[in-house]
Amino acid sequence: MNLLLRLRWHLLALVLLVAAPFVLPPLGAAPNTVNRILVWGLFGLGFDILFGYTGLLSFGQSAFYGTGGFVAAYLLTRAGFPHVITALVIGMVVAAFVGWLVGMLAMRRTGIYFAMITVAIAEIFFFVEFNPLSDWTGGENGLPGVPTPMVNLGFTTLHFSSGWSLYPFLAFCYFVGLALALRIVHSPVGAILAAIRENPMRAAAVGHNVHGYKLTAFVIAAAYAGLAGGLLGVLQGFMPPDAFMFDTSGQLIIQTAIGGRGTLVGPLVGAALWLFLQDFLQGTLQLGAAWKLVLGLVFVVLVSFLRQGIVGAVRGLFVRGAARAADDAVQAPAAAAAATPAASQPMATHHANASYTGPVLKASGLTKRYGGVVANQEIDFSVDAGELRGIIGPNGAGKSTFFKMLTCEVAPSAGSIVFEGQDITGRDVTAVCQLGLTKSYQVNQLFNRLTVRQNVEIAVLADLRGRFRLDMFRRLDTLPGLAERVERTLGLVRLQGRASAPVAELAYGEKRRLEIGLALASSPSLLLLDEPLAGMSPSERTETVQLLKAIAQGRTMVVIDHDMDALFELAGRITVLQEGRVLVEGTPAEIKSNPQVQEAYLGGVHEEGAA
Ligand SMILES: Nc1ncnc2c1ncn2[C@@H]1O[C@H](COP(=O)(O)OP(=O)(O)OP(=O)(O)O)[C@@H](O)[C@H]1O
Repeated sequence: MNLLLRLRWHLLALVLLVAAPFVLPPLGAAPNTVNRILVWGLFGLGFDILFGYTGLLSFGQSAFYGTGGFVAAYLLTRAGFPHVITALVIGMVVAAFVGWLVGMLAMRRTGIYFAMITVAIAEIFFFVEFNPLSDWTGGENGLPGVPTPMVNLGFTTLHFSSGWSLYPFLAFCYFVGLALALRIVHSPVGAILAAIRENPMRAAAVGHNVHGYKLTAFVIAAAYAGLAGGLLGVLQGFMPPDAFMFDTSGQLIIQTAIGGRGTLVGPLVGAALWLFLQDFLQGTLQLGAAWKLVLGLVFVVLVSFLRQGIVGAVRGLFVRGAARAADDAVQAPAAAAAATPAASQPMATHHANASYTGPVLKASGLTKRYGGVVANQEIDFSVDAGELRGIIGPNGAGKSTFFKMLTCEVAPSAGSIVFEGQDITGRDVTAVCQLGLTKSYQVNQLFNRLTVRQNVEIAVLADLRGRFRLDMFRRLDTLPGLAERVERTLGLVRLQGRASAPVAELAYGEKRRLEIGLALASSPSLLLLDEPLAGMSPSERTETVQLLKAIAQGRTMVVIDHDMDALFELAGRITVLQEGRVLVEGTPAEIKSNPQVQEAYLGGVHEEGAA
């Protein structure tokens, strides 16, 4: 039963693919159109992993579609290579390799700059195909005479020639492509790709190699594109030069947007709509070139009213109800679990160096200059194991900058940071988190469209798997220790009852607790909390102070906050920063009675009062 449930999407796809040749012809669908939909759908599976799951909008997919297609077609038509399927696989591998090279270049930039690089690369490939390589690619004539596949089963040979006879071969390729894509998106790698789409900065800060995973998605998309390009040649018996054209990339993006990104089958549905409309408007209605105008209007209407695309909208109807039911089911046991000692027990912490016995953290002469502004100056700071240190200071005193330097988000202008005996100055935030030093942010940095559970999973995954691992065919839910660690963290920050809620549905106080949960989930040996109480109501503050007390058991923590009463209650020692320097350090009682602190906060009221 469990297996059937897990394979429900595979089974549904199988039934639909098997039924299509029986159901579609009476509806007037031409086999060639159905075959083209499958090729576009396969092309879109990879693109959706890149765009829908990872959030990287590439305009350059035609480069890989063309590369895979021309390599396979060249082998089969000019090089005398006899085996179609092997040629298709070689085309796919070459496209993936080219994708890796291009990805290394394009990934140097993000957002619009990334998109612009992909546009430029697609144009370069188009030019190269037509000019320097035209002897190999046939230039504007393309490569005619691409054969169709034959599979020798020993007792018989299957010929997949054209039309409905080619359909089973393309349907098989699509099905295998879909099964692999489903596997990838439900793997730890798939979960991390979604986190990168939502918040790449936080994905890096919880310990994932964002560049490596983005490059992986790029290569996967290029491989799918390469195979689809090869199949295009097989389908048409001819490799057309327009595979390399920018229009190809544009059509892929539009089909994905119409069908629904982040759904895998969305591009197939989008392609079906596009190609059926094209046939219907051009053929039946005889609209000629004006068919694109009608298609444009359909696109605008669909994207305006169904922002998640057709498949996204349908899925949205089901997912909401299912998530609510799951939360209701978990609410009762979760409440009980929160009361059990297991939920409040500290988690094992991550130690870079288990034999080390000195201060957990030692910063010396830490200075940060932003142009003429000196945010931090010559800060010496040391934290012992098990300590709960508070940091206070007026606005602009340099507290957040200090934390950013400790977690290696920003490089110091001078000074050094030694964590558990290891000099971490100049390392990056991902490496430092992997060593066991992380922070929660002053302004929430969550994965907004993921659920609370998925948010915590992302952080736990970095701890369980390290900064980069290509376990993309492993199921996320089979990872040993993941579920237990996630539940433990949810228990610590009291969010078990909200585990299935998307972040957007959380109350502010719940978001702050999740923010702390993300940092906690990496089981750091030193946890920094930047204003965990900021923006909270008085009752939320009281609740969160209790939460922090519970979390502090067996942990080393440094907490910045403006709520001095809360910090005096929590911390064993307090460091006061003023104008980027350490003003004074001491126990809460010493700090409260220190005239310099009163002067810093009350602007001399102390002395005036004394006078
Ligand atoms: N990226 C930056 N570029 C230029 N100046 C900066 C930058 N970040 C911080 N500063 C400056 O450094 C000083 C210290 O800022 P920081 O945010 O560390 O203070 P803070 O004590 O955390 O303040 P708050 O309590 O308001 O959060 C401020 O003068 C700020 O304007």
